Amino acid sequence: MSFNVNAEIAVCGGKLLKLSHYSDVVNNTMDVNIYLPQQYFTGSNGKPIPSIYFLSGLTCTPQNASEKAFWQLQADKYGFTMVFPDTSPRGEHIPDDPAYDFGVGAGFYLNATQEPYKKYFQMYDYVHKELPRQLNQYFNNNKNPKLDFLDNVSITGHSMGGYGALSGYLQNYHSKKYKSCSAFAPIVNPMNVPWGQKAFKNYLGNDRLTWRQYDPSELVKQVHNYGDDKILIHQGTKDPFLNENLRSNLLIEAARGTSWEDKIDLRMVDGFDHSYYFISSFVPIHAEFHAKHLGLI
Ligand SMILES: N[C@@H](CCC(=O)N[C@@H](CSC=O)C(=O)NCC(=O)O)C(=O)O
Repeated sequence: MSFNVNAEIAVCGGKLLKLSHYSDVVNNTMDVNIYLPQQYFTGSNGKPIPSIYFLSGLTCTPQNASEKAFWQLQADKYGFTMVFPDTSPRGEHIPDDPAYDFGVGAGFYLNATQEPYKKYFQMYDYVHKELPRQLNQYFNNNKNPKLDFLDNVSITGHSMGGYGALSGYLQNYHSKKYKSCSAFAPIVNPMNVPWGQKAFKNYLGNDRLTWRQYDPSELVKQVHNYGDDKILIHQGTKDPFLNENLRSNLLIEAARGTSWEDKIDLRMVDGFDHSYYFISSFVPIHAEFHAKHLGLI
């Protein structure tokens, strides 16, 4: 497995690599950005450097978060790698939709089962399985890892990507794939909001039972929190998508009476919208949260 290095950019104390590679699961070339923190170049006391995966929202490429979330300063502060995957396969041949909320740029981090999407839209397997494996192989040659993409890793994301982070974390909770999970303005109950319903219907078909495996508000009822794990969420009160598509309170309600009750640390932040101004304002808090779980502080 090989990656093309399309750009190598000095940022803060480290380097942002703009990579592309062939994915066997989505049957397409994929872009992904990686930020290597300063510790990669100056040394990390012989310990593998952990990673945080940031899943972006509708319409995003790996560039949005790389350019506007300011994770790099935090990655240097604590010593973690950032992975910014794309939100879908891309190209003229990829089935798309005229609207921004479905198709290209809107892969919803699931494995599509319906035609014509299922050949390409296998974003769950891509993000949680194939991409980490390929990164490990490329950067570490599968031995003596200097960068840890597989074991000491955390996940976060924004909006559609916040939903992707929550569902991926909960689906893999018992194998402890992710040490921690956080989200910025996530879609918490996709089965019951327009963005999610459109995506699930087209990617997964009409049987709502099959939708439940990806819905965070269903997963908190199915997945037992056996420890004291908490999920951190920030949500702006002036977010134009809050009332129709994000509806963060539905996750709190779903968690009531389950092992996740009081484990969802939802912080409503006054006056913030849905943009990267909002995200970048709270990235330092999320970075500290993950750094603790990754054993960096
Ligand atoms: N009408 C907008 C909608 C797109 C949008 O707001 N995308 C958000 C994520 S929304 C949920 O997943 C985003 O992150 N945009 C990119 C950015 O850099 O802000 C439109 O089409 O512009």
